[in-house]
Amino acid sequence: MSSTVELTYQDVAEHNTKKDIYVVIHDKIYDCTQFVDEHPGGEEVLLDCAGQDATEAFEDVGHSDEARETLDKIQVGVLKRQPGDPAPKAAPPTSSGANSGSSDSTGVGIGVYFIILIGGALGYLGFQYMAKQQQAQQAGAA
Ligand code: HEM
Repeated sequence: MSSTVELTYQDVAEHNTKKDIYVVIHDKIYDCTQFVDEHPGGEEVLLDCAGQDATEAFEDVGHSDEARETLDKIQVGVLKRQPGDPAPKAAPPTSSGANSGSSDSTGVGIGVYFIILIGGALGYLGFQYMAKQQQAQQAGAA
């Protein structure tokens, strides 16, 4: 069912409670109210995106064709984009572990660099220490 009802982002934003959830995915508007309790990914993630653009969140999970078919059934309209509308919201971290690790935030990236840097520095100091020990041993043997 494809609908031509046009709603603005402001209209969608009003549907942001568990009893009344709209989300935007690829500029189409979906009414998830009936579906929220059945969502295999849990209601929490849908509530996080309620009244917002969930395109990125939806795609990040890598939903199946079956999930996309469900979308067709619950579409209520299309988004009339206006300048200044917020960008799609990224997927919130999920405890289910679905797709975990593939969408690291920059914070995690910097953390990893930091650990590598510390590791390198410790390795270098260790190497220097060993070299000094060896020198001392050789000097003692001579
Ligand atoms: C209204 C749109 C949505 C529909 C119709 C939908 C449908 C589904 C379906 C059918 C599944 C089962 C696996 C599959 O077939 O891919 C699923 C899983 C999942 N969904 Fe959605 N979903 C929607 C939106 C979202 C959003 C916005 C998120 C936000 C992150 C999300 C997160 C998840 C997660 C994390 C799983 C995996 C659950 C697991 O395997 O433990 N979904 N969804």
